[in-house]
Amino acid sequence: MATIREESDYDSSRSSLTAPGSRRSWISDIGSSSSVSVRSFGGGWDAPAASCRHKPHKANQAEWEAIRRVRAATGHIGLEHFRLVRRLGSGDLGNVYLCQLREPWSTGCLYAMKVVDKDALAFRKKLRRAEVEREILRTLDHPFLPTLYADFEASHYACLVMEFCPGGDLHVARQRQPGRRFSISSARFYVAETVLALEYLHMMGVVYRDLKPENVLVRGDGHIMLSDFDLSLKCDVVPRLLRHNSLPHNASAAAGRADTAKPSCVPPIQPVLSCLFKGVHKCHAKEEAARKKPGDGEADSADGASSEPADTNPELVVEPVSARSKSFVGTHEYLAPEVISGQGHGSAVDWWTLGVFMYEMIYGRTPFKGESNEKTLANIIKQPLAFPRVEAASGREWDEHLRAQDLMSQLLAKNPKKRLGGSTGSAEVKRHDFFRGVNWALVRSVRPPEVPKPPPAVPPLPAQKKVLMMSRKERREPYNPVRSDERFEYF
Ligand SMILES: Nc1ncnc2c1ncn2[C@@H]1O[C@H](COP(=O)(O)OP(=O)(O)OP(=O)(O)O)[C@@H](O)[C@H]1O
Repeated sequence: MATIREESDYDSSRSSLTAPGSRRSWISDIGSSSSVSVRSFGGGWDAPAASCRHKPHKANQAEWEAIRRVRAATGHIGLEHFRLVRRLGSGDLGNVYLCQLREPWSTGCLYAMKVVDKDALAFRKKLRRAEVEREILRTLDHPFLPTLYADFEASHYACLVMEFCPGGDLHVARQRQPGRRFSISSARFYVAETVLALEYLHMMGVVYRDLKPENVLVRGDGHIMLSDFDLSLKCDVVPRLLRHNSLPHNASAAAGRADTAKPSCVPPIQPVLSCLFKGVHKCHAKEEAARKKPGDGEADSADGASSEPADTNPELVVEPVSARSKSFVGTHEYLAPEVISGQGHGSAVDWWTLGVFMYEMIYGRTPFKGESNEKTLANIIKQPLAFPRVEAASGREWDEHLRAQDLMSQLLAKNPKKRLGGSTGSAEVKRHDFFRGVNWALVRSVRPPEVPKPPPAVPPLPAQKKVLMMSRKERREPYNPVRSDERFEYF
């Protein structure tokens, strides 16, 4: 899937790259510069990496421990400490390799190393993108986002050492499903984890902007990890207290539903997929009856008007809902209308892409795809949302489809102000009935729909291994770290 990249957010010069019909991400230059709240990262590649060493979520991992031991023994970590095993994939910025530390005691630990050629990127005026990605990765510490173990340079290459995901991506995983579609319960699992990852990113002031199944990787334990942050927007988050009567209609209604929910609705703590997602909660029945029919793309949601609560319970919003960028960034089929129209966009674009993502996972195609990229963009702006006919095996499955369609309708509201999540952020998305029964705090402990097979064992290193060191003469030559004892084509 083509991704669109426009460099103006980070004061880099503009470039455009389109791949009609493909699903690659791209940026083009039709936007003007971003208006408010875009924060530029300081320092470039030489900036210190102190923050990437503190990752409480992964502190006890063997992978961290191994990196720490190398750092303690040698005072630094660099390319010479790693052995590249094979290429995992390549993207617009560089190649990603499976690798392991050379120290024999650490051979069980596998990492993914993204290698970007800084000279080539500087020539293509994309260096800033790579820097942004590295800065974002350094700050992340969340179960569904990549852990950056180390970043360093080797000659004109910049290397990011991250958690390795052996399960591939959700685009490939979907092709393996019956009918190339995920079941509703599997889709709910992946969408719920994605919501939590987006929520964290937003709270860190990051608008992701490139959600698509190709960028959602599956970790060894079957849980997800969002990848590829070179299109993300970093902005300042200014916490705001939102009063309910100042919310747009649908947000207000969603907030009202939450406020009136009784504590008895809280599901029991059962960190198993089937239990978590069972959702037999009678207290939702009334809301269900009141809920509007799915299929209306704008989801103006007039319901809830009568139940609008008194202004006694204001909501704290700590997500960049009012950030504004005018960059033309994303992947054609996933672009939000406000990105296409260039009117300025903020974190609401991620809730739009969540709607497209969910649609593709459940129906096997995106909702506005046309015969050409131009037609796709026109459809996104004008075409009302429609759902394919589904054949449900039971009444319960039918109800689940209706709930899914209602959520997609609200996420795919063309007006970002009326979009679920567009005003108060993730809280209103998480309250939607589709997630009924999801215990958000324990999603990371839920049993995933599929757990990937462990990756094949990496063959041991050749006996007469030497630490990769470059002579002065070698340093002057074009960089090529291929060692004669390892028949492997690097970078
Ligand atoms: N942590 C990882 N574990 C396993 N595979 C990975 C990992 N990170 C990336 N990959 C693989 O490498 C490919 C390229 O990675 P990535 O998308 O980050 O590169 P990119 O240059 O930023 O690409 P893009 O053109 O989409 O911006 C991915 O499609 C994926 O298959």
